[in-house]
Amino acid sequence: MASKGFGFNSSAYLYSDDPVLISDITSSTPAGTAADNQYPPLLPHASDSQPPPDAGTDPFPLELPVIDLENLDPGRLRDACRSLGAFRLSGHGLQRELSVRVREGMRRIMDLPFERKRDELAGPRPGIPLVYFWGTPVPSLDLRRLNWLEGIHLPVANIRALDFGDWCESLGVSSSFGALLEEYGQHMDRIVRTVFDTLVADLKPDEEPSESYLRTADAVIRFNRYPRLPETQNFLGMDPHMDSSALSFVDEDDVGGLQIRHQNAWVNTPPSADTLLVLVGDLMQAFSDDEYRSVEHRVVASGARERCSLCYFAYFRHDFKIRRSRYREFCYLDYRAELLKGIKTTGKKDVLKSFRRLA
Ligand SMILES: O=C(O)CCC(=O)C(=O)O
Ligand SMILES: [Fe+2]
Repeated sequence: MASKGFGFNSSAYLYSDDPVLISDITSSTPAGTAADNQYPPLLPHASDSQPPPDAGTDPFPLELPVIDLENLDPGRLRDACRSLGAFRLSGHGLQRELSVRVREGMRRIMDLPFERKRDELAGPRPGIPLVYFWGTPVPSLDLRRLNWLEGIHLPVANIRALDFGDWCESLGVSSSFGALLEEYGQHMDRIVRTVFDTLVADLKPDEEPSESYLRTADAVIRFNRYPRLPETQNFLGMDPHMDSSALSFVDEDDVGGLQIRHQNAWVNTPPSADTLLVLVGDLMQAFSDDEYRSVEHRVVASGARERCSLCYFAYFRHDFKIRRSRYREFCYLDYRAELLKGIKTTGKKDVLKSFRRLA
């Protein structure tokens, strides 16, 4: 799908599992150095603009609990997931240099001219390991609203399967970016599993924490870029939403703008160097039978500086059946189908609600 201008690329996420082949990549145009034409033409009509909820208020900052992965305190981890559904993770062993280099690599792809990204990278295509989107990273969000961002959606499975390094070279990005991403993915996998297993052990499920709960190949890396928001525009960087993941890990720059919903108000979560922001997603809430809270969050785009974030979404194996007392049995594939249904009808979806048993 190649739409003109600022658009909604609803396929970006839904078809991320489709098998794709590297052989179709033929383009040899070098990657652009940063240039003005890299951005989507962000020219929405004023009438399209609705004030974001709570616009004009200045949310107070909330210092999130910092959980040290090196000296993991299961009680603190559990409390953070119960009360806020969010925390900062330190002591994670992910070298800052590695995450900076991964962000730089993503950035180089993002710096390609917009037309090229739209025509060659938007929508799932054979041979293309990632999907470029702009306007909103649907389907998690309300499609009727424009979001002030563009992004790259990369299923982890595609890094190896599609020889990401070779593909990068065809874009003019160093082929070593593939190896770098693999290394990043391995670190993230280690981090995810440690946090996940600790949370699951604390739930004392009937079954032992099992490898089959999580599947590395089902994880997704997403790079989001929120261009500077002109004063005349009134859009959110990303609309309020809950993640569908089990756990989401946000590796952000120092611009800030991510807010979480806490006690019926939006609160800022100021960036803190060398920590990852961890968010509990819908699947984890259901798996915990509502012990842990899938946290609503949004991103406010800055008028002063553009924000970039690198997110790692960890999923249960897609066919893993969640069986809990408050929910009827479902797996991620059921969740995704429900999400798609909601998007087609109302454009908005509280997916978990549709699996909750009536009291
Ligand atoms: O970009 C961010 O900081 C958060 C992004 C996010 O919430 C998402 O991609 O689901
Ligand atoms: Fe999110």
